[in-house]
Amino acid sequence: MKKISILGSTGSIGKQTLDVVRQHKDKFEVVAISANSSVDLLLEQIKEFKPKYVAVYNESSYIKLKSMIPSDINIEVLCGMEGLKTISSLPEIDVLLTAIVGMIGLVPTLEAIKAGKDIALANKETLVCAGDLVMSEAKKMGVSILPVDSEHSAIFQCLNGENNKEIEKIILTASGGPFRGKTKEELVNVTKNQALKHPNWSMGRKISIDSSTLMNKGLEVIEAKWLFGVEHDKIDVVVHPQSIIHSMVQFIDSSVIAQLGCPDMRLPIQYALSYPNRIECDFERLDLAKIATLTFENPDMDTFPCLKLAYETLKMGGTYSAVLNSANEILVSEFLEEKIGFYDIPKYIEKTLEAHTSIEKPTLEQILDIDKWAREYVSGLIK
Ligand SMILES: NC(=O)C1=CN([C@@H]2O[C@H](COP(=O)(O)OP(=O)(O)OC[C@H]3O[C@@H](n4cnc5c(N)ncnc54)[C@H](OP(=O)(O)O)[C@@H]3O)[C@@H](O)[C@H]2O)C=CC1
Ligand SMILES: CC(=O)[C@@H](O)[C@H](O)COP(=O)(O)O
Ligand SMILES: [Mn+2]
Repeated sequence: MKKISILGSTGSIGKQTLDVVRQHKDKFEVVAISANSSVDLLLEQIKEFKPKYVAVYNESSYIKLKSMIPSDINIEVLCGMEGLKTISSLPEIDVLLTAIVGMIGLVPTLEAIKAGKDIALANKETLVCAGDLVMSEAKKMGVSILPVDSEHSAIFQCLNGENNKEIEKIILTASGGPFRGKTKEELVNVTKNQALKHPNWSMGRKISIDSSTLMNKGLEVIEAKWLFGVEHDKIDVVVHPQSIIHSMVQFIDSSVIAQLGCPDMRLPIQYALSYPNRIECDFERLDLAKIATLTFENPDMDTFPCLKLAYETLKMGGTYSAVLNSANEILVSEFLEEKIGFYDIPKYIEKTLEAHTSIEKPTLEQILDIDKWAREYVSGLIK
């Protein structure tokens, strides 16, 4: 029985994780769940999965949930960042599945690593902000960082039994998002509702906007660097609109290994939880003859400058990727509130990067300070 704690159990990945657990109750047990403010759904999850702990970040939602839990349910209700840290490092858990959105996931993830817990990582912002720190802490503690992001799970599977030193390049696939093939002129006035319509995946709002700007792919290039120890010039992005090949690895002998599957996040979630084993399941099987055509094209980095900016932050090193991420988090939420336009996202990220003085080997405190600075700076630009 693998005992799991979940950061962000009420979101897209969180709910699909619970679906995996629901199908394999003999293999997985949910010890703790958490959310920001979705108390009604948390209560439903408490009733179904009977976790021993629940953490609610938002204080008024915490008070509300406490008042809603029936007296015959025995559960410890925790609040705020302390609550997230506690459920990430419980002595009784084996793995922390981090499905929270944004760099707020960093501190609890480090807490879990320090407590010797394996991490099933969906929350890519954590590695984008603090890849060096997280991977070196994980190495020090001997814990595994198991990728949940579909592309990184694919690469992880392609590397099974291989030697990382024999990688020639990583080929990350991108769907191209809802605006693939559009021109800059066509995109200037796009709305949030258009941007939220991902062609292949049903996901949370923040990652859906990131897919529409190709920032998601940029974040994934940075995530791949840290997960697999491969430099930016050995990570390519290819647009593959069908999202059937989830990513590939090319080796020094020219062989390319790919991982394929129907677009269903439950597979990478389950693989991260069952690793190194595979578990039988009823997920839809690929019917290649029905799909008939798999196509590929180069990404258009002029129309989608966020991907170029992400590569540039990797080239520059230091804390530039953290600044890219923090500015992007603010700008995506402003775009979702219809306060800025589509191209304001790359424009203001670039300005924030220009104003930043990078630190080579940042500590956690320095990363948190930089995050605060970047959020304030970019907010000031918008006003
Ligand atoms: N969705 C997908 O298919 C994929 C997602 N990912 C990555 O996984 C992560 C989650 O994405 P997704 O599931 O789509 O996001 P969602 O927006 O659907 O869910 C986010 C979850 O995080 C919780 N949360 C947000 N802020 C806080 C906070 N301050 N404290 C505690 N909990 C908080 C939310 O709680 P509440 O409900 O209360 O708001 C919710 O449970 C992201 O990093 C994303 O990039 C990666 C690959 C695929
Ligand atoms: C499902 C998943 O892993 C997402 O990150 C997905 O990759 C988004 O699709 P894009 O390729 O459009 O960014
Ligand atoms: Mn992905």
